Amino acid sequence: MIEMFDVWKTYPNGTNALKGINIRIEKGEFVYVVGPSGAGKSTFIKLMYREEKPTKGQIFLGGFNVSRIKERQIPLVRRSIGVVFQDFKLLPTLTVFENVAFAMEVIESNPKQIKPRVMDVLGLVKLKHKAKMLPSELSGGEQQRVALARALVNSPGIIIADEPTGNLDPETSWEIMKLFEEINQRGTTVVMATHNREIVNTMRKRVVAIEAGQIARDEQRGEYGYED
Ligand SMILES: Nc1ncnc2c1ncn2[C@@H]1O[C@H](COP(=O)(O)OP(=O)(O)OP(=O)(O)O)[C@@H](O)[C@H]1O
Repeated sequence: MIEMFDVWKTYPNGTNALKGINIRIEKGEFVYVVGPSGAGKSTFIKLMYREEKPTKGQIFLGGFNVSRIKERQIPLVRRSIGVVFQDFKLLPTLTVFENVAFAMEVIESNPKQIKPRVMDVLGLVKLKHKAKMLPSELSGGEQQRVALARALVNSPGIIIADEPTGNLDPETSWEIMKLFEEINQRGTTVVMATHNREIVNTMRKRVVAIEAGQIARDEQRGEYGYED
C-alpha cells in the first residue's frame, strides 16, 4: 500500500512542484498519473522511490515511512519497488542478462539464484533469446522490456513507471502496456505517469490527474481528459 499525507515539494530554486498531496493506493491497484507538462507527475513518482525527499508531509510505502528513512535504508525501500523510466536507463556495456542480473547483485542475492531468476523474468518479457546481446543491438521496445525485467527481477510489490512508452511507437507501446497489465494481474501494484491518451482511455484504470501540484481528479475507470 502507498499513502501520502499532505505532501509538499519545493525545489531548491523555489519551484512549488507539489502542494498538499493526499492519496492512498491499495495493494494490487493499477493507477495512471496524468496531467499537463510541468504539473508535478515526475516529482510525485520520484518521491515514491525516494529519488527526492518531500519538503513537508509523510509518505508510507510497503511498510516504510519513506519521508523519514535514513540514507542507509534507501536500498531496502528500493528492493520493494521496481522503477521503469522513459529512457530505459540500461547499462550500455553490459549484456541483457547482465543488466538484469545486476539488480540482483546489488542487493546481494544468493549467486545460485541469479541465473535461473534472470532467465525466468527474461522469459516473461519474451527476450530469453537475446540474453547475450548488448542494449545497442535491441529495438526501443526490446530495451524497455529489458528494463521491465530488471524492475521485476527482485519480485517487488510495486512497479513505478515514469512515461514508459514515451519513446516508443504506438504498436510497441501497446506491447509494453500488455506486459504491465499482466504483471498487475499477478498482484503487483502499478503506478504509471503517462501522456498516452489512447492507452489511458482504452485500458480504463484508476486515473489520478495532477494539475499545478495538486490532485485535480481521482477516478476509478477514469479518462485521460486532456488534448495533448
Ligand atoms: N530538480 C528540479 N529543480 C527545480 N524545479 C524542478 C525540478 N524538477 C522539476 N522541477 C519543476 O517542478 C515542476 C513539476 O515538474 P515535474 O517534472 O514533476 O512535472 P511533470 O508533470 O512530470 O511534467 P512532464 O509531463 O513535462 O514530465 C515544474 O515546474 C518543473 O519545472
